[in-house]
Amino acid sequence: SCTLRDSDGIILKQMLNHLLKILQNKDVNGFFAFPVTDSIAPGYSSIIHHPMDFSTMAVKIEACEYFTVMDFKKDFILMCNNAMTYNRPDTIYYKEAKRLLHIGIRQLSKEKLLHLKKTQS
Ligand SMILES: COc1ccc(OC)c(-c2cc(C(C)=O)n3cccnc23)c1
Repeated sequence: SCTLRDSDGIILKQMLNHLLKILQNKDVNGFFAFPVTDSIAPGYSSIIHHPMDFSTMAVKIEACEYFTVMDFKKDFILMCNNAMTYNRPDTIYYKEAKRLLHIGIRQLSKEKLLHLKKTQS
């Protein structure tokens, strides 16, 4: 469990796991479920220097590496931007990343998070 034993640490963990599940459910093809390898995407590791994917985010939640929802949101945006950097706009990966990004920005908006905080507390 978290190094932060206070109740906030647990509540944040519950909230981030809830948000991860909502966002990951939108990735119907699983393109963002695991790290992109150079074998499926030639030259990926020399183009993308800060890779990110949902499985890595799940590990970071468990290891208490996110202190705020904004830290979590930054990794989500990084993941989508990586896909929109490496892939051309006419590819399914670029299009899926753009769609996921818009859904995520809405789900992680201040209003939504305030509502979630109210329902969680
Ligand atoms: C076609 O099946 C899969 C399965 C898993 C993938 O990433 C985990 C991907 C994949 C995911 C990506 C991304 C996210 O850029 N990608 C880019 C080029 C070629 N493949 C991918 C594709």
